[in-house]
Amino acid sequence: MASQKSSGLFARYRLSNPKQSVVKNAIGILGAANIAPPALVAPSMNMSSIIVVSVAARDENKAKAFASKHGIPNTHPSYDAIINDPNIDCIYNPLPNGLHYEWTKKALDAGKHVLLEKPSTSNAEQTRELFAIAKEKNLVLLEAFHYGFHPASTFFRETLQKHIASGHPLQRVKAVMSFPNLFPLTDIRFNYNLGGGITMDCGSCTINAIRYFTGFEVESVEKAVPKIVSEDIDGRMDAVLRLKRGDNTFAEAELNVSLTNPWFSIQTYREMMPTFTAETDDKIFFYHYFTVKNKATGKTENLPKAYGEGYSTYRYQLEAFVKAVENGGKDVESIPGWVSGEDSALNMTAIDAVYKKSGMKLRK
Ligand SMILES: NC(=O)C1=CN([C@@H]2O[C@H](COP(=O)(O)OP(=O)(O)OC[C@H]3O[C@@H](n4cnc5c(N)ncnc54)[C@H](OP(=O)(O)O)[C@@H]3O)[C@@H](O)[C@H]2O)C=CC1
Ligand SMILES: O=C1OC[C@@H](O)[C@H](O)[C@H]1O
Repeated sequence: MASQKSSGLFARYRLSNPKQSVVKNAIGILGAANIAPPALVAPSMNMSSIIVVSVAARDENKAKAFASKHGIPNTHPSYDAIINDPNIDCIYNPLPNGLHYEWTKKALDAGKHVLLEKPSTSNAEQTRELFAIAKEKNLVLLEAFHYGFHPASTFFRETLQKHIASGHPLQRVKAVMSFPNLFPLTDIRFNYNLGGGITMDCGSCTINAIRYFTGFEVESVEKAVPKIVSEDIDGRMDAVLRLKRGDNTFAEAELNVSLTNPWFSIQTYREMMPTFTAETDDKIFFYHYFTVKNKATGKTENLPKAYGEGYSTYRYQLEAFVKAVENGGKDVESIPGWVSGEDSALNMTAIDAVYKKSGMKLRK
């Protein structure tokens, strides 16, 4: 239970238990989006450092129904109204991809920290612009690649990268993410004007996973074959990326993402993340079962699991975001799994490159 500390509808909240009188950061949501309850509302309920104070929707009745269903104390009549509420510190932006740039820019201009759903914008140019604004204003802007914050991910990344650094070159990587026939053709994912397309959707996660786990960057796109399912929309993309690291070592990554084809296994985890396999000269690493297979002997080794206390990936992400806000955006690099502005820009650059190679238009 939270009680208000000072005047103003959305003034910072304090826990009602005086022994835990911790000032909470107030966050508001743009849109009654499906992803908001698992990614923000649920984890915030177990945190004393942040409270979801309001949701705004294009139709305030929708916002009210959403607020009542998810235990959010208030609503705002429009996105502008929530962004400009002086008692709100942070904004969560889970709007369709094509609206990420516009509304995140407005939120930053209004002095709010922003937790921004992936992909950060519609193209690399927009992403660079947003992060430049955040930097100039000393605001936290985080692209929500939630799975990277989980200790299981940081453990996997460290294990893989240590192995590569110990003289076993990375050879091939494969990242797969698929939600076959889960979304209707009316979904935001199938609308070019809203920044749709599978490369934007699951592609942003798989490209991020490839870069995050390996520490390699995408140097070029060798192949990108889309399956066009509606105007300018890729329902599936199969791509081959050439990866490069600072020490001039190279590897190849295969990317298979799909919203339409049922032959990839559907993700069944509560938290959605790509399946990922990395092959070095001697071993194959499988995320997220923490299994390493010796190529010569075929022997598999199960690594100890490094899960936290049952936290979801979204909970770790939210804790990282709050920590960054409370540190005034300083030392974010020391937060495990942090996605920097440069990182987000490189991810969008790779998405743009896949679209270019496939002969499709960049998103706008
Ligand atoms: N991190 C993760 O695990 C996941 C991230 N995502 C990302 O979150 C974002 C939202 O995805 P999801 O929750 O599935 O989407 P939804 O369609 O459920 O929500 C999008 C919201 O955008 C608002 N909106 C504003 N303008 C439009 C418009 N013209 N057409 C449609 N909606 C509009 C709607 O809000 P209103 O209530 O105002 O009508 C709607 O609630 C995407 O960027 C997606 O990539 C999605 C799933 C998982
Ligand atoms: O994590 C995800 O799961 C569902 C996808 O369609 C979504 O947008 C993606 O990021």
